[in-house]
Amino acid sequence: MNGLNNVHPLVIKFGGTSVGGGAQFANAAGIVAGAAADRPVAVVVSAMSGTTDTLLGYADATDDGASRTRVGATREGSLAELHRALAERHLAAAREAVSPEILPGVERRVLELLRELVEAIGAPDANGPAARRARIAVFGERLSAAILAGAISSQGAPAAVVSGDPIATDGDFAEAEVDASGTRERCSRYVAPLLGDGRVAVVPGFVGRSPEGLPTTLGRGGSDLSATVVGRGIGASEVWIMSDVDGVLDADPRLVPNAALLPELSYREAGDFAELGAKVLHPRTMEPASEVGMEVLVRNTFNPDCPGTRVTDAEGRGRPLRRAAPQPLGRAAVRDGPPPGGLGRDLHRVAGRAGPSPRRGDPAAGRHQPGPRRHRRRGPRLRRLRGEGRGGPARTARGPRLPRRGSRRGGRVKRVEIVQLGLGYVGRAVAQIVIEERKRWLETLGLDLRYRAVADTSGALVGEELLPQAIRLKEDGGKLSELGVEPVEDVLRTEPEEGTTRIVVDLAVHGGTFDLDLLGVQNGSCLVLSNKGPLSGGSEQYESLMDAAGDRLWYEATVGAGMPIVSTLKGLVETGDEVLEIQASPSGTLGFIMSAVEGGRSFSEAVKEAVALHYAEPDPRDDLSGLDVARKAIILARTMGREIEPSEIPYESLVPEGLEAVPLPEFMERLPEADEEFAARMSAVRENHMLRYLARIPAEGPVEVGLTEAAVETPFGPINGPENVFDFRTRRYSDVTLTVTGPGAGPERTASGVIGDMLDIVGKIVRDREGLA
Ligand SMILES: NC(=O)C1=CN([C@@H]2O[C@H](COP(=O)(O)OP(=O)(O)OC[C@H]3O[C@@H](n4cnc5c(N)ncnc54)[C@H](OP(=O)(O)O)[C@@H]3O)[C@@H](O)[C@H]2O)C=CC1
Ligand SMILES: N[C@@H](CC=O)C(=O)O
Repeated sequence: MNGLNNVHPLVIKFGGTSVGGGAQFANAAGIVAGAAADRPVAVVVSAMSGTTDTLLGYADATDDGASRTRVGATREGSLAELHRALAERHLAAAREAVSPEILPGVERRVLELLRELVEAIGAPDANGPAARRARIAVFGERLSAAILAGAISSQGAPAAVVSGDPIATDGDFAEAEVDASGTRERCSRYVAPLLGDGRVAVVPGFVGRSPEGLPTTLGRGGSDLSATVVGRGIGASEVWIMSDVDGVLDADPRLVPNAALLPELSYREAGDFAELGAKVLHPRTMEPASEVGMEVLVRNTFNPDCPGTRVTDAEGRGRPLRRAAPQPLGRAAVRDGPPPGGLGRDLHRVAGRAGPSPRRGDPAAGRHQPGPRRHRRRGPRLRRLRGEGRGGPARTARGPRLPRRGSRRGGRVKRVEIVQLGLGYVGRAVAQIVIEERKRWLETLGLDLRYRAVADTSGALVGEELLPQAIRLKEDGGKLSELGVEPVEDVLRTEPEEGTTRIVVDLAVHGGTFDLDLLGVQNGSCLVLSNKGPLSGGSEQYESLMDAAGDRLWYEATVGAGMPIVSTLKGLVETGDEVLEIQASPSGTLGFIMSAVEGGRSFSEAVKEAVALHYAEPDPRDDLSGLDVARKAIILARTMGREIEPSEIPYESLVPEGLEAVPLPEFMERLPEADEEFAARMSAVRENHMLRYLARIPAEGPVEVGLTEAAVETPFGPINGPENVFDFRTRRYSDVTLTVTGPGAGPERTASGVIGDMLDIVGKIVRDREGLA
């Protein structure tokens, strides 16, 4: 190919978890820089994990771009919010992965892309909603490409983002078909000159160009396909698919404990694996590779020593595939030899690592499964995940190995393990922060933090080897039972290792986890909550949890997300002040909706946006009904020392009449029915007043929750977006009240509150236990 001096280039593709944060970008860049020393390299990169979901959610919630350009400040406020969230994450990653001299250019490019994104969301799209959706969706890959190019250059291999999207496609915006000859032409125009100049060419994955030159997408998971399509377009001899797994295994490790890596597969076999659900590969990935005989190597970004799986045109070179008998669970019968009839249905059960499991939807696989079968399974599984089985200490799936536990030089290491209930939006944000930050915490705080288990409604995934896959699975709407689960109760009943403090982190929804929280604290764990349910039920239940937990309970994130509300209140009480009354606007969702409607948007659009930005509860009617505000009011009242029952707090509902009990999808669809009435209600407010949903929590007397007309000059008047206001009137703050304001919703902010509590535990409880106070 043009300018390459007959040396065949290599394509390296990184998935979303391989570029999930700054350390991961730096690691990926190191791999590229190493490879680029020998031959020309093009890199295809996915969006940082979770970004495409956010963009698509936002695109869907604002699918009428044209009207958006006419709205006022509130609309801008909401775009500013999206801008802020993406800027925070991408700039933080860039600052960690890119050297100081290259960083300013990368930061400028990230901000430029974010400005273009905001414009793309606001601008009408003459080509229809599907074109608009594609245009918005591809920004995640464009942002990753900018950072990765900077990170690779920082490691001494000059790199640049390919300026024109090199993949030519048809005009299907969502699941575009590749045009091979058009792609060759675009690759010659956009990729070859960079490679010819000795630069690494970084291509945003997933994105193509229609014959009219509009951005298209190759469908979810299409970055793998982008890699082989670009490889074919530039005449590459080899494509590396880098993810967070070692390669393709010869059996499902959840069913076959000694599943082994398949060193070689044919294109046909690999394609079949992908079709059958092995998420390590995208089903269409092999087609361009087999067409031109290009080798595909499936490798682990975080385990560079592992040779991975090589996919070529050679049939039958790999070890014989093994298969697991369909039942029973946990007693997978294994026998050698090729499966009869080739890679048929049975491989569905053995497709390595991530294929759909026969356990999906099987109630016996979940927490209700009767005892003996579970226990048979748990022994080997626990040993394996904790690394007591084959091969020494457990590896974390990403990032470097941590020093041996308890071995920190210059001070005792504080060993803490997390049992986390909930891997939803908040749960994933917490896990992501832990994964990204814990190396630093080990170095600076001497904190050795591990996941003992994460749980969803299907059960607990024990150990942390599969945590990155679990995060991806939950992003895709799956259940942890697909990765193999234990009953959460069993995990909570076991003792932590000697010298280890356990924190149960409840990031689930409502009251369903109360018994688990109680079990945890009864067995000596600390408890951290973002879930308001356990603290806002009946007082008998509440008292039992308080009695069992004593001083081992933290719940900052239950009120105001990451804002310091509970700690401020406790601080006032502990320092001897007397809290006379708290007035608050404590709902991010209601604040967002009301200020959006004030800015000219419809009620239904505003609700959909609050859902897309994950401010709202899983069912936004919990916000609209006032229930979420009432829960926060109870938690604050109880923290003030009041004895109170939920039944003592009537609250006023904003759920449109007739939609209280319909299924959630129907509720969302019928929301526009309420637009007119809501707008009329908002505009009927007295002059110089704003309609606000407030809570009043006095030291004595009734706690009130409901709609109020707040004068604009009060702290509640100018609320914008997900802003919360907490106004404390105390003996010491009576002439001028103490007001705390800030955004009170959003998964990452909530995660900050949760992590803050966890670090506080380390500072207090762990230090006390180790006699270091
Ligand atoms: N979003 C925000 O801004 C804030 C949220 N919060 C609170 O944080 C919590 C989490 O919110 P969010 O992440 O948005 O909610 P999601 O619905 O996204 O996630 C909830 C998670 O909890 C799991 N879960 C539910 N019940 C159980 C159970 N009995 N045992 C184990 N896991 C369970 C769900 O599992 P499955 O996937 O199987 O359903 C899911 O993984 C909520 O209580 C919310 O009120 C607090 C402050 C701010
Ligand atoms: N749904 C809640 C989230 C935080 O508790 C809100 O909107 O405030």
